[in-house]
Amino acid sequence: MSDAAIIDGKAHAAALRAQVADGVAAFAAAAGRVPGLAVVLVGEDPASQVYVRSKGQATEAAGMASFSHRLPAEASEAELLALIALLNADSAVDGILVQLPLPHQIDEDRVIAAIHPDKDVDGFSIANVGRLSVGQPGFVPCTPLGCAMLLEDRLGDLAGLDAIVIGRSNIVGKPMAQLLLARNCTVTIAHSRTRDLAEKVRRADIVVAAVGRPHFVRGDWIKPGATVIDVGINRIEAGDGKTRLVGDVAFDEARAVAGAITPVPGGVGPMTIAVLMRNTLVAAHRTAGLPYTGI
Ligand SMILES: NC(=O)C1=CN([C@@H]2O[C@H](COP(=O)(O)OP(=O)(O)OC[C@H]3O[C@@H](n4cnc5c(N)ncnc54)[C@H](OP(=O)(O)O)[C@@H]3O)[C@@H](O)[C@H]2O)C=CC1
Ligand SMILES: Nc1nc(=O)c2c([nH]1)NC[C@@H]1CN(c3ccc(C(=O)N[C@@H](CCC(=O)O)C(=O)O)cc3)C=[N+]21
Repeated sequence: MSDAAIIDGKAHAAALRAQVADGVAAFAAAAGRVPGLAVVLVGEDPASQVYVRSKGQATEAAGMASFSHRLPAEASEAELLALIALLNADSAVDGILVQLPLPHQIDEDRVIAAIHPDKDVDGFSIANVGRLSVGQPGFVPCTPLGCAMLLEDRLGDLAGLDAIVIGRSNIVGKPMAQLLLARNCTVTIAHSRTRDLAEKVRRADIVVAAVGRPHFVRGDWIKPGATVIDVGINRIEAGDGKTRLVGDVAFDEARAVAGAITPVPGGVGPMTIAVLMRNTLVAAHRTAGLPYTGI
């Protein structure tokens, strides 16, 4: 059998961002203002700084207003909650993203709960989690929504397919499982206590790996022809003192068996940022009382 098709997340993300930019121009003409996204970073984690910078760049490239807020690593929870209250009340801000993880002195659940659900473009609040699980419109977390877009683009209707999601975090695994269920897949959610994982993965037409362990999913776990979505972002030693990014899937092995597979980098990561732009545009439409007709 020939090698898997490589799903070009970077190209998909560029196409989505171009659509969002068109939508921003139309919104501005109708509403007399541009959508705004506020990104809050607490502390100086270098990887988080890179993500926050690329989110700001993408926001501006889409024609939206970008508001960047930095708090020191030792900032108190009260300081962060006060900033969120200001952003909730600011009519120029349609979306609020607080970069996770947060320093240990800050309770993430309390911070997420403080973000107004209509500005929660990450889709992490209880209100938006509930809406997703009962099938009402709300905000869906960017990473799993980006994965669902890649899957539908590749496979069309997902109804009846067997899917396995490896990982059950609130930001990736659980919402991914909800999205696949909503698309009529038969969904297995695997985690660290799952027995016979390889055997369960072998039954799946769709494999979503969100584990956080480099090369965790092996090629001989993959059913021939399956579609593999690798969410993992792991920085490993590449020898000679350098590092490189790899996913949760042993890419070279899986590629020889799968029907299609996302690379790391250039797969799910760029989609996450493009969907964040899309969610911010949706938030602006809802706030302005305008219908949103885009993707
Ligand atoms: N591309 C992107 O845009 C994004 C990428 N990521 C990346 O995705 C990965 C996952 O992120 P996230 O969901 O936040 O991670 P978490 O650490 O929150 O969750 C990891 C999940 O993997 C499960 N797990 C751990 N070990 C095993 C094992 N041996 N067998 C089966 N399951 C296991 C855990 O199970 P248990 O619950 O039992 O502990 C847990 O549910 C990371 O690499 C992260 O960097 C994350 C967000 C966005
Ligand atoms: N509130 C919140 N929302 C998030 O959505 C969120 C978060 N916190 N904390 C961290 C994770 C991680 N995440 C990524 C986004 C883009 C890439 C991305 O663009 N990756 C590039 C590579 C980037 C590089 O080279 O470092 C790629 O995969 O091609 C990766 C990871 C969003 N997250």
